[in-house]
Amino acid sequence: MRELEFRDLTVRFGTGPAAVTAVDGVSLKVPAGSIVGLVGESGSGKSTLAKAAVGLAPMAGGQVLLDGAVLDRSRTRRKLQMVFQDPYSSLDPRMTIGDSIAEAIPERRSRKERRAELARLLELVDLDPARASSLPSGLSGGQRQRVALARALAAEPEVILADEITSALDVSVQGAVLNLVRDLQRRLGLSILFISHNLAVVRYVSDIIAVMYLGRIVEAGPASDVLNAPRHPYTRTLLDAAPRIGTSLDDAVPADNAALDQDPPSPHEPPPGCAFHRRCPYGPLILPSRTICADEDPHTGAQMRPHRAACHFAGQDILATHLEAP
Ligand SMILES: Nc1ncnc2c1ncn2[C@@H]1O[C@H](COP(=O)(O)OP(=O)(O)OP(=O)(O)O)[C@@H](O)[C@H]1O
Repeated sequence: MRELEFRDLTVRFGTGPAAVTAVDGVSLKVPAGSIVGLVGESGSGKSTLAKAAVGLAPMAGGQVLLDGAVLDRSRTRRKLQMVFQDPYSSLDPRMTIGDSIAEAIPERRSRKERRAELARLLELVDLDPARASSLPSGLSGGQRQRVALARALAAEPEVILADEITSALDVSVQGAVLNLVRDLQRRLGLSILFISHNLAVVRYVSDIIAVMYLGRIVEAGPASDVLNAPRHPYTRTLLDAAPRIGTSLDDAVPADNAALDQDPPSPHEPPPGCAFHRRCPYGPLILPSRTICADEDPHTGAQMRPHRAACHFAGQDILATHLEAP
């Protein structure tokens, strides 16, 4: 069981006027043995944050730590495993899935141990051992994602970074894969960063929820606190748009959700003040007196409070303040 920590992490792509700050001073902990759900719209920087941890995105500042020690490349490789949305891209189409998984088992294992380990991994992800001789093309999307998980687990990781791993799946199999993620976390004591743009998916698996907007964490805290008492208007907007519990996990953004109908601002030209102020249903759009939102950056910086939110009005009941406005 390991704790993963992002400390003031910044990732920038390109240089000069074309530069994009995809991740902007993010501090976030994935406590040992817990699942942290990272949610936010497309382009908010979720994938880039995870990729920085495994050396697939260029860090311009900050650190990634495992149990308080800065990660170096060789330690990173095995201890952190990333699983992607499209397992097709990570599986060799000509290799049987058994070989694909076995290939990721550490070389120090004997042949016999590897065979036993392959059987154990298939069992862990609920795949019929007879499937070992299939090619990826012979499997369903859900089965392929189970293979991708088994392959990641073969490397004996302590942290899994799961990036939109259910997003390409039929709604009917998403739930089963989410249950598997929870089950694997419990059985193996893994720490998991679970990324999805879909709050209904994130709420299903997470102990802690972090909400990302334009390269920053705008709210983070225990899942029940964030879901039941969101402190940031953006989180509230996402919650309003998320399908209700008990309904399908499919994406459904109600037509009256004005804030999310607009495109998010471009990371090339982040707005001044709070990056959400032009879309915020509780900001100067509606309440002209709230000029601070357009003028001052509410960034929480490296704060690690249990439930933090980067909003000037986070300490108040945002909606109540809205109703008493002129
Ligand atoms: N290799 C790259 N080169 C240049 N810009 C990039 C690169 N990768 C990501 N970006 C930019 O960084 C920003 C964050 O992208 P990222 O993919 O991390 O967002 P995301 O929240 O994971 O969204 P999605 O779910 O669509 O992947 C976007 O503006 C994106 O265009």
